[in-house]
Amino acid sequence: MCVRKEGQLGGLGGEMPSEECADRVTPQGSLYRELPHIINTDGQYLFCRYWSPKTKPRALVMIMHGAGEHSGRYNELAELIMNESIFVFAHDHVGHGQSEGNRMVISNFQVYIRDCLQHIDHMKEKYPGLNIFLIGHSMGGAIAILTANERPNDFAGVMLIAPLITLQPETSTPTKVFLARLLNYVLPNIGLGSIDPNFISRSEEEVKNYINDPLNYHGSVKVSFAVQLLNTVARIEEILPKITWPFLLLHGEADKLCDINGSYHMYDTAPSKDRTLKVYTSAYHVLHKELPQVTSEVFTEIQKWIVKRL
Ligand SMILES: O=C1CC[C@@H](CCC(=O)N2CCC(COc3ccc(F)cc3Cl)CC2)N1
Repeated sequence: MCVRKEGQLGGLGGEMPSEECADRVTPQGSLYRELPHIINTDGQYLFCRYWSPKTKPRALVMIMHGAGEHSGRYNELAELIMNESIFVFAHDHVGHGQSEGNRMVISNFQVYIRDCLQHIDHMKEKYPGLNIFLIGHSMGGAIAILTANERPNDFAGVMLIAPLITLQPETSTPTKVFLARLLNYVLPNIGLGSIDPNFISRSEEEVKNYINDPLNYHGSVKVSFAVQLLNTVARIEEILPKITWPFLLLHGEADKLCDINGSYHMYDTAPSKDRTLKVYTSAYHVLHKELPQVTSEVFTEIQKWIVKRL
């Protein structure tokens, strides 16, 4: 619903203001009309970020963030890519950051993919003929895989930073999966536990940044959300053997949030000719916010991988 000021009348003639949602505000209280945004097909306002090069862009890159975080956490990576005369764009997924929607709740995972395709189509209209690359992290990696899978010939490459491809064996035994699905019918909003900030990175500064960032969600993973993730993992398992587009997989060897075996499995199963997997010894989940040495290697790897495929 739209927030309207008390006693606000239409224009002088008494007609109602043209945009019926002139005062739509972000979950943090900012006016969407003063922010870059798109409106998805469910009418939800999604906050967008654009990193526009000074020179004519020679490619497009879309960044898809992970669960419980937001697009602002990709500023450094986006600026690095923008400095290669590439136009970088992103939005906060439904239920995340400065976009609308209950925090980390999604009716169907396909909404994330649908919204990304809408944003991609919008950018292709503005910049026709340019190659488009996707970068996805964690749950955003799953979104990137399923987005590329819907348009197998549309993307010049997909870069995946610790993508969600398979379940952590210890946290999702068949019994727990069965119970989660059963519970979803009776208590979908029950919390299963939240992401342990210490699993984010070995950098204490980055763990602190994650904890103190008000745009991150630190609440519990709801059963209904977990079931959407389970369904997504099952969907990805099915399509891996059909993947032919170029991809770069980057994964921390000590990742406790997204099992590195998912990346090994994708590397071994997808028939793509152009595929690369780089494993970072002892590194945790968020490689782009890991110890400086790892993060700088990751940035360089991504930058080189894109430039080589422009
Ligand atoms: O910078 C940042 C900050 C946050 C992080 C991104 C986090 C992210 O996206 N994750 C990690 C957690 C993972 C939980 O998965 C499940 C949970 C229950 C379940 F029953 C089944 C699954 Cl699969 C989903 C993917 N990166």
